Amino acid sequence: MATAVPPIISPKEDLPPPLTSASEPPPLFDGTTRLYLAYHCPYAQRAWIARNCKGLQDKIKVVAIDLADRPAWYKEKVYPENKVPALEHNNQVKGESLDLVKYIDSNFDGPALLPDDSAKKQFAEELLAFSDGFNSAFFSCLRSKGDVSDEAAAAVDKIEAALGKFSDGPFFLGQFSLVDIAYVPFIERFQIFYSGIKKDDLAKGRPNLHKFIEEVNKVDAYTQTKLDPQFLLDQMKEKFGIA
Ligand SMILES: N[C@@H](CCC(=O)N[C@@H](CS)C(=O)NCC(=O)O)C(=O)O
Repeated sequence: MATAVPPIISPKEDLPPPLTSASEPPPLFDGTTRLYLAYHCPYAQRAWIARNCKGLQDKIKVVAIDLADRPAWYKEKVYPENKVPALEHNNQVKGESLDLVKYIDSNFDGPALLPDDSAKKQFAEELLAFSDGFNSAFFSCLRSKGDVSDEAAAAVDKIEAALGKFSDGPFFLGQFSLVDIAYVPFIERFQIFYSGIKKDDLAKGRPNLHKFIEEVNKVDAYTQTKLDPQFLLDQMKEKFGIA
């Protein structure tokens, strides 16, 4: 049974419906580069944004997977971890979103996603190392059904401070980079959680974050991957049993 593409706010390309347990696999290892994703998955969104940023829409084909009705061939023939994202390239399948963002940057043409500056590169590694900590802060708020612990607030404050480190632009390394790609799917969801569940503004009293959100929403490669916030909010509430 076909599943619909969820509500993407400003789609710029024809995106395929998610494949289900009833779907045939694509012709695997035929030389086509494929990015396996789920449209709602923030980890997959990272790789999807990287692909768009590099202008690889014609070189990396999006294959959406219905995680709730996952095809058996996905685990058996594509990615034994059975998660998204995964990238089929040069007869190999690789996973882990942060690795994929770097892999896409290094192995494909298109604008570089990291600056040359060594101080910025070093800061990029520090921020990437913290990104799981930031994500956990977000998920802990959902698990506690809306309670924002001091630890979670500190994680957001840490992001606010990091955004102030370089003054040549509103992004983590000044100009847009793969660090922004790593964080933005989670910042997006954290903001939706704040406004939809806490009835508050995540960026209140955090001017750097406010500017980041404003500016990142002008980056097409990102906005093309955004789902309707109400859809994401409903999904969060359902998954974490929030009334
Ligand atoms: N560490 C992985 C996490 C990927 C991940 O957890 N993806 C979720 C969807 S958002 C998934 O595939 N879940 C399926 C499962 O765990 O069975 C990454 O960064 O790529």
